[in-house]
Amino acid sequence: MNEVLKIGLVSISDRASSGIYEDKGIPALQEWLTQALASPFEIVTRLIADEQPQIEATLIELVDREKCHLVLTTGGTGPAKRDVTPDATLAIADREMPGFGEQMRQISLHYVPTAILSRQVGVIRGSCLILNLPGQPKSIKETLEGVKDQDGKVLVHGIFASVPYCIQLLEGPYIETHATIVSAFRPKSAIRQSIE
Ligand SMILES: Nc1ncnc2c1ncn2[C@@H]1O[C@H](COP(=O)(O)OP(=O)(O)OP(=O)(O)O)[C@@H](O)[C@H]1O
Ligand SMILES: Nc1nc2c(c(=O)[nH]1)N[C@H]1C(S)=C(S)[C@@H](COP(=O)(O)O)O[C@H]1N2
Repeated sequence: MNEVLKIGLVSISDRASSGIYEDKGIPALQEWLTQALASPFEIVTRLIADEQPQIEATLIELVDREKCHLVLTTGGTGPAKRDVTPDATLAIADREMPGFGEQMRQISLHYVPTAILSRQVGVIRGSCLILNLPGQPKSIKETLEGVKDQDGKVLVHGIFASVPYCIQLLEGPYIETHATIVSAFRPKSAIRQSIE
């Protein structure tokens, strides 16, 4: 039987974690995943401050103890002094996946000229894929889903199109998505027929 996909969601924000404003990162991630994923999944969430040791410890815990297949972070990717999410992610990584950061900046340039200010990275630790998303809650849908025209035709692929195959290559569960939100791309030889 296919193992259930486990996803860690980490919102990294000084103000949301101290209650100055309500965290919109985790709800936005949860809402998008609920719309996009056709396969069952479970979620573990954490809301923490922009402190590198705390971010590193949280990522290690979600991967090594909670056994997440995928971890999505939001916030702390910019150039400000307290933006340290990419630094923490790289510090606990086994391997970097540079395509994810490159593609997210490409996508985001269609929405904001300051997209190049995000230092977001994608990495692998063990068998888990970890991806940094920017802190602006609307950037979650933008980067995961990509750019579409008025008829829903994809103009620039969202990064989530590549996530199911990446997790398959890491020997995690087989993930299916709703094509109206995002189509999961795989080579023909890697596609499995869904069992009803
Ligand atoms: N978790 C969040 N919930 C709601 N809005 C957020 C959140 N994180 C960021 N934002 C919004 O996106 C903007 C850019 O995010 P960024 O990660 O740079 O935050 P910041 O300015 O470092 O502040 P903080 O860490 O206190 O959220 C913030 O100024 C805020 O308006
Ligand atoms: N899709 C998208 N990407 C985006 C943005 C956005 O609003 N939408 N904001 C940019 C801005 S203004 C900054 S400073 C960087 C870093 O944001 P962070 O520190 O919130 O992670 O992400 C950039 N990437």
